[in-house]
Amino acid sequence: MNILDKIVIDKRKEVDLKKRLIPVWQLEASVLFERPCNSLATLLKTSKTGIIAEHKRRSPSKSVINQKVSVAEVAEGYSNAGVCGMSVLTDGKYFGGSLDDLLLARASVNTPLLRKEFIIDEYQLIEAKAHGADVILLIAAILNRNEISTLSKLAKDLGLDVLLEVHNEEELHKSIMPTLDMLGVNNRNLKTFDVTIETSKKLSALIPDEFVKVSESGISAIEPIKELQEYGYQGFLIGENFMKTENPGQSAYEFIKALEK
Ligand SMILES: O=P(O)(O)OC[C@@H](O)[C@@H](O)c1c[nH]c2ccccc12
Repeated sequence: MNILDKIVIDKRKEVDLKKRLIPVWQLEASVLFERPCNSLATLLKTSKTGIIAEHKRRSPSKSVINQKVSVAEVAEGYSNAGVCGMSVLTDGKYFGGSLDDLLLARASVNTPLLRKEFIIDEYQLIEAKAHGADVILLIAAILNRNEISTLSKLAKDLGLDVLLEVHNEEELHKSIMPTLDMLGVNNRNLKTFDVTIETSKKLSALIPDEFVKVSESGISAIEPIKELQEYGYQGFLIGENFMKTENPGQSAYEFIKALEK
């Protein structure tokens, strides 16, 4: 069994347990407040740099990335660096994240926040909203067309932007629908961990113009971004390259400055 199948099995159990502990109406009570927030898709369209910086303590492919910095510190650093958005990993078992991380990032900054999670159930969307997310990720590799449709519609109803992630042509074809805002191409194959930005280049022409194109994973230099901009990409999701340093905010700042030149 590949890692993605394992993650999804664990996630199913986790969500079923949580639903019994915290009923959805209880979560919904925290959703009532409306916070003014810029849409990530809009920001990416007008930005020269388009960086979405991620908070990521560890991953199945790199066991330890950074266990030292606090999420509030990272959020403030990223925000001061001028990122368009911040991605917060909330999976605990495989990525060492939590919903508390999302909440603390929310309390620290006004930057659009993406809940980076393996979403398989509507319950997780209410959770995302209740913990301050502005954007949710849907992963085509673990969802069928019907699920993508139901989940993205509910996300829109909750006022959340939707980033849909694909890593091949088949996933892209099955997923295109008007309830998505951004199309992310993951350069890392989540089944094999192989990384190549050729994946983003290959799929770019197949993504209709109405979706903002985001290239995800394995980006650690300015050059590949410049190349990908030529292919129409306006968003770049970067985790490890910033998080592996002692001061992720400072690293993001220097990276963005260099990209602006
Ligand atoms: O750390 P990187 O290589 O810069 O990658 C960031 C991000 O793209 C990656 O964490 C990611 C992309 N899609 C995901 C889905 C689930 C978990 C994690 C991810």
